Amino acid sequence: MNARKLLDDCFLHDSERMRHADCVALLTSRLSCVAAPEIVPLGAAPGRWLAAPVTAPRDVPLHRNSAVDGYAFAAPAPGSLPVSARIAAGVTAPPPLAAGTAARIFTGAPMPKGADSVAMQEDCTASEDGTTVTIPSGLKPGANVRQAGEDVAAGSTVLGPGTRLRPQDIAALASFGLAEVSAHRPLRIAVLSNGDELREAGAQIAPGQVFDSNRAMLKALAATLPVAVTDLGILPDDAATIEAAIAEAARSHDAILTTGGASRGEEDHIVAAIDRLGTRHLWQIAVKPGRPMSFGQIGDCVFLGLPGNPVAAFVCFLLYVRPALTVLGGGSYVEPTRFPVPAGFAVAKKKTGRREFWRGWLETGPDGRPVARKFARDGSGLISGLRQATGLIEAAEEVTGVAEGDLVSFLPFSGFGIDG
Ligand SMILES: Nc1nc2c(c(=O)[nH]1)N[C@H]1C(S)=C(S)[C@@H](COP(=O)(O)OP(=O)(O)OC[C@H]3O[C@@H](n4cnc5c(N)ncnc54)[C@H](O)[C@@H]3O)O[C@H]1N2
Ligand code: MOO
Repeated sequence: MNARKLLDDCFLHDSERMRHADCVALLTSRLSCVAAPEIVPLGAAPGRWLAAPVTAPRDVPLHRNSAVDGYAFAAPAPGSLPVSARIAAGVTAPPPLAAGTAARIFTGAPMPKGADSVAMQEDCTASEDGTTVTIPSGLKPGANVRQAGEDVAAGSTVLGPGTRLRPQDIAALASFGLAEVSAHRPLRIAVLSNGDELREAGAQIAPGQVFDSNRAMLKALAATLPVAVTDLGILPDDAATIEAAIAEAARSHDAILTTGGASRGEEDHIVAAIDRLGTRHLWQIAVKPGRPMSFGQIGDCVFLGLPGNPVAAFVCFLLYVRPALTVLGGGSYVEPTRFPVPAGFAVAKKKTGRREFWRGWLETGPDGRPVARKFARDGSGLISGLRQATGLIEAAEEVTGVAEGDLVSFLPFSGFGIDG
């Protein structure tokens, strides 16, 4: 008699599953940009990945100018001076300053030749009719003057390809006079949920059913990246339906994200669908939550199959989908910063061989320094833990437990583009 196969390979030992670092390395090294560059007006550029380096076409500031409202003069200040000119911001070519005089000048106005310093008006005494001014002594030569190119010199490369354009980058581009920029087009992403038990928010629900929270969550997570999302809805646990929907989506999307059906139970059809339609590069990771995650491709479309448990889907998006989409979209992927923080909690026992990501937040400890707190319950279905958390606490493969005061790695959600 044949021995009955007791364990599906869904239940691989952690030692046989891919480790976190290898999984990130696989996704970021084997994928490459598929998003062509396009010219984007500055107003539409925030959050996009830059496609070409940006070099400053001119000095910023363009001209030497006053940093304050006051009086321009040639140092050293000789006390009382006649006021020979008035230079407001917007004047393009002020006449040179007559020797032995001062010019009334305003913030941002170009410095006249012959002047090298500006005294703030609050520190000066002007005659009632404004024709003379007394400049205080002790001002350094060059005081209150902004030099041409002191912010950015013409010709310097300021932003490299792959930069995610932040508000301050947009400010820099605008300060160069650039009205548009070459950025990668948004990725086209399809999102679907799988499971007979799932119901659309707003619909009726019966015991045994669950509202689909993953799709709404994934769409919200996707909105932290420059992607255009197609919502493919909820698919039932039916192999043919799933296969047809995925095959169709793969023809017109750069990536497909699914949640649920990721294991190999009889009702889990996602992995089987990738195997039939394309190539599976990864399935099962030594990470909790997130064990049954899969990664593959169908033609040129990348497939990322996330577990159905909401916490696992969330964590997998941050740790794996985000890097994958960054690389596909033309971004430079940078690992989120891990902050070493003393644990304000204890975990008596942790399995070795797998990495765990706990939901946590920072609090001020008794000595005034931050300590990490952990959401007490680890269940992968508990959205409450995600809500209470402001980041993930990482427990590496070799960690066997955590005692209060041990240093743990804290990864704030802000490092994954989730603010607030
Ligand atoms: N016998 C075993 N059972 C399970 C194992 C295991 O190793 N042995 N692994 C568990 C882990 S870990 C996870 S994660 C889940 C992953 O399973 P699937 O991806 O196949 O997910 P489902 O079975 O479809 O769903 C799991 C859970 O999540 C709920 N769910 C699914 N989709 C959604 C959605 N869109 N919105 C809200 N909730 C959703 C679903 O109802 C289930 O409760 O498997 C464990 N089981
Ligand atoms: O590891 Mo599952 O992915 O815990 O929820």
